[in-house]
Amino acid sequence: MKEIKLSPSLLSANFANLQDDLDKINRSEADWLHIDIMDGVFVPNISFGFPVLKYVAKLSKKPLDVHLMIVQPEKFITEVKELGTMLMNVHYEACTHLHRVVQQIKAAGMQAGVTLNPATPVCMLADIIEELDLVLLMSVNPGFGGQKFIPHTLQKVSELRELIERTHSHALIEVDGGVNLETAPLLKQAGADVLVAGNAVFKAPDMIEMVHQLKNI
Ligand SMILES: O=C(CO)[C@@H](O)[C@H](O)COP(=O)(O)O
Ligand SMILES: [Co+2]
Repeated sequence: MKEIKLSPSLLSANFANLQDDLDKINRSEADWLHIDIMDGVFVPNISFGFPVLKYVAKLSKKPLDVHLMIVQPEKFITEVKELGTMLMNVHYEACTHLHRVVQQIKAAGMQAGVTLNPATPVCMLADIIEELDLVLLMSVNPGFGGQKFIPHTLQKVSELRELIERTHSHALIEVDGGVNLETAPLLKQAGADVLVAGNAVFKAPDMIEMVHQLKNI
């Protein structure tokens, strides 16, 4: 079975000691660093913005996987690119002209990911899946870390794997929310390629060891 990629979510880091947490992620087997940007409109919470992320980007040795939980994410493609971002994720529910936004992200030189809320079915991506580098399935309602995994996500991972195979898309399947040592094996079994983990990693007594365990489930 292929190795799973792990993308620890910065939202659960200790912001009073951010450099220390980022050092640990840099030294760990984590593949990417997941960055949750929230606007208080698309989701009922506000996280951090570009002035803070500029310093995070300088300190991180891991490629940035940026998850925008904001309305009109196309307005910030340049700012996201300037962080040195590898992958920009926008929500299906936040983009009226999703195809155009995906093309704009690619034209800016980033990989394009589309995120689905728990209530949005996988079939909504049927006409764009071949254009995507990644699909991010939310396994909690977006806005907060530390929530409980929604089990129906496992069925969505299998449906998405079928859609990807049928269309010969190269898109990776990423899952975000409530990922831990219990849910990670189920997600891997269902066909996920990348797991995001916030609380499970940043609140662990030994972050580096937890990353190792999640990657080796
Ligand atoms: O996008 C989000 C939440 O909206 C996530 O990336 C969370 O930050 C994941 O945190 P855990 O559920 O793993 O604690
Ligand atoms: Co996220």
